[in-house]
Amino acid sequence: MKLGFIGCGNMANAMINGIVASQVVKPDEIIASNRSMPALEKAQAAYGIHVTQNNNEAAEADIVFLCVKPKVYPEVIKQIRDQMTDDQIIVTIAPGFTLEALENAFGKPVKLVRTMPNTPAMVSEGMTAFTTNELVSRAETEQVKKLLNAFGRCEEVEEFMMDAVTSVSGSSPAYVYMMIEAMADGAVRDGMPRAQAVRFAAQAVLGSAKMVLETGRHPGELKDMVCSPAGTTIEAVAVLEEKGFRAAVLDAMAACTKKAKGK
Ligand SMILES: NC(=O)C1=CN([C@@H]2O[C@H](COP(=O)(O)OP(=O)(O)OC[C@H]3O[C@@H](n4cnc5c(N)ncnc54)[C@H](O)[C@@H]3O)[C@@H](O)[C@H]2O)C=CC1
Ligand SMILES: O=C(O)[C@@H]1CCC=N1
Repeated sequence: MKLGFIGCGNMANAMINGIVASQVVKPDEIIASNRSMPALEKAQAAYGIHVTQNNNEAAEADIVFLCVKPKVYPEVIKQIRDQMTDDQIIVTIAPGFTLEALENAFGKPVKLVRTMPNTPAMVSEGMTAFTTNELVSRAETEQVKKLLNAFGRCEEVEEFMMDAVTSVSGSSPAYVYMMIEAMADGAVRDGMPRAQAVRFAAQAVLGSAKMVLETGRHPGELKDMVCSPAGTTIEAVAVLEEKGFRAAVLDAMAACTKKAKGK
């Protein structure tokens, strides 16, 4: 099975890294294309994959990942659509491009897997949602799932959920990094050295996320376990409530979902 990646930036590197490390596909079977050469030289040195500046070469693979920015999608689809056959699978990772819009852009029946990954894929802790068009068989879906699982977890969702996914896992690492940065600022203000503060904040977030996933307990219950009566935590929680922490997160996510829909 040959894989092609068109656009060799953050997300393509994250996915290639996981796929090569987990040995799902050999580096020799992977080709990446990019407009500029330095990104390709870096990927070739890091993973031992084939590289090219010609997108049409990468588009010859059995499974072709479109890893360019959304505004470049129309240009790349136009460039490769004539050569695409109904044996190949095209995987998209950009927000807002519905299966219907993609089918129209290709202008002929093609197998499509629409996904929304995230950058924690770089450390094999990605969360990817995917949905397929009806031309993709169950066996092919399983094949793609194996690839997506190589850089974290993946789940199939109904297409209407893809915009919500963009907000809850595609973009959310940015909000979490803001939270970690702010927590580290708080600790620095209290006298902790910056590097140590970042380490403590990040490990607390990692551990909290693991608690949610591994205990299966409701996040509210886990929060209650931290809040001792008349203790320190409830003081912080009260300030977060007063400042509209939850409402800010909800509003931020609504803005993100709206933008994803409008792409
Ligand atoms: N960065 C993120 O957190 C996430 C990004 N995505 C989606 O992934 C896609 C890629 O995003 P990133 O990897 O962050 O962007 P990036 O900017 O790191 O990578 C895009 C790459 O495409 C190359 N490129 C530009 N025009 C090209 C062309 N015509 N032909 C071939 N290569 C070309 C660029 O040189 C660059 O290396 C976007 O559609 C984005 O919406 C999805 C989920 C998360
Ligand atoms: O900001 C963006 O548009 C992309 C999609 C999800 C994460 N980054």
